Amino acid sequence: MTESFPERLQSLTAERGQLCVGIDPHLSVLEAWGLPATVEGLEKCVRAMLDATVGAVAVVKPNSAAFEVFGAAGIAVLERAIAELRESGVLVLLDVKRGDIGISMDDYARAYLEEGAPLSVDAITVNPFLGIGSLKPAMERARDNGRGLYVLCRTSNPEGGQVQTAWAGKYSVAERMVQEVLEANRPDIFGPFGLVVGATLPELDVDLAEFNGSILAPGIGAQGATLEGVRELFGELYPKVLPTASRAVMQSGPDVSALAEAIDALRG
Ligand SMILES: O=c1ccn([C@@H]2O[C@H](COP(=O)(O)O)[C@@H](O)[C@H]2O)c(=O)[nH]1
Repeated sequence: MTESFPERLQSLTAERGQLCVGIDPHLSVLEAWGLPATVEGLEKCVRAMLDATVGAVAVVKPNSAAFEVFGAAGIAVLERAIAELRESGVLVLLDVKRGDIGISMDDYARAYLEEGAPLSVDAITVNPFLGIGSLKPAMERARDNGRGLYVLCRTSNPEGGQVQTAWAGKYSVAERMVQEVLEANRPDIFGPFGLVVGATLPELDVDLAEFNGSILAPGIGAQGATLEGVRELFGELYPKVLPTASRAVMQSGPDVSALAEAIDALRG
């Protein structure tokens, strides 16, 4: 891989826009699409999402949990979807929220951030709850292999603030994450380590003015946020933001052209 993750991200979003489409084949989606809650149902749902997103958006974000529900057969569907998306040139951000101590974090990093690994993707979401230092093996592999990480910082769920806005010395926990990830990105102007900051926040309670990476903003649609709201929330930081929607798109399925229209409508 010749270009780094931020380089690939910047060139593809310049061409296709910043909207990141989530693939969340939750059982409720399968049911709404008239599909059985089986691996066959999962495969059909994912097939339609691939047909609607390949060539249309810069970044696709499958959520690993929806595939893990089906065990090894579900993971195999995820593996094939990742391969197809990456071969077509779409960036894959796997939402898997990993976080562990050294050796185990290193295994996660090898699973997702190493070229040739079955589940190798462009970027993953990671959980800094064991301390930002515990993410070091993933940071090293991401940098060495031209991949990216999105560190959970101010998540879109209403419970997130309980921990994330708690005071940790001079800063809130979330502010501390911003500082740590900003430092890890240096000396890059736009580094491989991003943050997750929910689109649903009523106001931005972390200072991102100096932040030198990509910002994933989930919560458009089903969780109540709007694209206009995201522009307002992030203001001049908006060019760094990937607004993200899953169910807001998937509710238009299973028809592929209806899914494509939903993506176009959201893209504005
Ligand atoms: O703070 C976060 C982090 C991750 N997510 C994930 O994004 C999608 C949201 O799905 P929608 O259907 O667009 O609500 C889902 O995979 C979450 O696990 C998040 O929502 N908030």
